Amino acid sequence: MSIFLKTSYCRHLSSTAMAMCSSFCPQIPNHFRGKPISLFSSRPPFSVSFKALSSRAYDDPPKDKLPANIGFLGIGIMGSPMTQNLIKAGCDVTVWNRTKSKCDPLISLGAKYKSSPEEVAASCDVTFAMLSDPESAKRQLIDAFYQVDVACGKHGAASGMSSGKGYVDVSTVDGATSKLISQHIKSTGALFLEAPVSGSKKPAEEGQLIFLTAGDKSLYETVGPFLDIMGKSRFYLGDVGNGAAMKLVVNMVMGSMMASFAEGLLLSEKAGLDPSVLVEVISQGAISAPMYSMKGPSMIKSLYPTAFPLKHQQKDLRLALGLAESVNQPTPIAAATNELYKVAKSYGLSDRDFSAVIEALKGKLQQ
Ligand SMILES: NC(=O)C1=CN([C@@H]2O[C@H](COP(=O)(O)OP(=O)(O)OC[C@H]3O[C@@H](n4cnc5c(N)ncnc54)[C@H](OP(=O)(O)O)[C@@H]3O)[C@@H](O)[C@H]2O)C=CC1
Ligand SMILES: O=CC(=O)O
Repeated sequence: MSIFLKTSYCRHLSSTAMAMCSSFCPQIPNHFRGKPISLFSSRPPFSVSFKALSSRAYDDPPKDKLPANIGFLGIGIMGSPMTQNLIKAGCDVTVWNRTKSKCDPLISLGAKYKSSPEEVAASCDVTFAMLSDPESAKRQLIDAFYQVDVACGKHGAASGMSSGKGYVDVSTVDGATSKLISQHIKSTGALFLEAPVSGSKKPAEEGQLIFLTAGDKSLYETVGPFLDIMGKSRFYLGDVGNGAAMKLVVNMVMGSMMASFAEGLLLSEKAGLDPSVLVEVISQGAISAPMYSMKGPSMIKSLYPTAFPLKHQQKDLRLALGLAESVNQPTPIAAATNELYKVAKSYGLSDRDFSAVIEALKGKLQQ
C-alpha cells in the first residue's frame, strides 16, 4: 500500500513547476505562468493545480504521457464540484450527465459537452465516472459494451475506450462491480483504476477528498496530479476491489456512528437535557468527530440539507454487509443500522441527507 498526502500550500510557485503546470493543464492563461503564488488571492483559481504539483512524493508521469483531455461522467452532488475544481485548475474537461441540465454550469465555466459516455471516452485520454451505485456504474459501461443502448439511447463509455486511455471509477460500488468494470475496460486495451472517495460535498468543493484507489498502478501515477486537484490525500491499495472494500468499511462505520448519534440526541431530549449541550460535550471529548459538530445543530432543528443522500448511505451499508458475509465476518451493528436506514427510506427520506435517519427513530419512539 502506498499513501500520498497533499503538502500544504507553498508560498511561491517556481517557474519549473509552472511550466509543468502549463503543459499539464494547457488552458492556464499565459499571464498566470511563472508568477509567484503569493500574487494570487488566498484561494486562487489555480491553487488546486499548484497543490497537485507542489509535492514530489510520487513520480510525475513523463510529459509525453500526461493526459491532455479529461472526461467526467456523472455530474451529481460530488461530480459537479470535482469537475469544477478540474476546470478551475485549467484542465481541459469534457462532461456528460444523464440529466444534461446539470452540465450547464460547468459548460459555462469552460467544459466541453458530449452527448454520450461513449463520445466522452472516445475524445478523452482519461475518463472519470462518479455515479450513484453499482447498477448505474455498470449500466453506462456494460450495456454499451454489448452494443445495447442505455436508457438515454446513447452508447456507453466502454465502446469509446481503447489502448492508451484510462478509466477511473470514483463511484462507491462493491468489489465485484468494480472487478467487472475493470475486466470490460481492460479488454479494450485501456487501463482501469477504482478510486472511491471519502469526504462529502464540502470536501469535494474544497478539493479535500481522500481517494481510496486500486488497480493499474501506472494509471494511478498518471492521474495522481488530477486526484491531487480534487483531494487532499490518496491511498494506493493494490488489486481492484481493495479500494471498494476500504470505502465500504469506512462508510459502514460512518452510518453506524450517525445512527448512534441520532439515538443520543433523541435520548438526551427525552431525558430532559438540551441536545445542543450534548453536541458541545461530545465535541470536546474523545468521541468527537467533525460530522457530529457539522450535522448536530441542523438535526436538532429537524433540517437535513443534502450533502450525502440517505439512499447512498443505505446502499453502502447494504454493500458492506455483502462484503462482511463474503468473508464470514459478523457485523450485527451494521445490520441493525441498515434496517434503520431502510425505515428512513420508507418514510420518503431517500434524497435527504443521511442525518435524516434520526426521523426513523422518532417514528419508532412515537409508536
Ligand atoms: N454525496 C456524498 O457526500 C458522497 C457520495 N459518494 C458516492 O459518490 C457517488 C455519487 O454520489 P452523489 O454525487 O452524492 O450522488 P447524486 O445522486 O447527486 O449523483 C448521482 C449521479 O449518478 C447519475 N446516475 C444515477 N443513476 C444513473 C443511471 N441509471 N444512468 C446514468 N446515470 C445515473 C446521476 O445522474 P442524474 O443527474 O441524471 O440523476 C448523477 O449524475 C455515489 O456512489 C455515492 O455513494 C462518495 C462520497 C461522498
Ligand atoms: O460517502 C460519503 C462520505 O461522506 O464519504
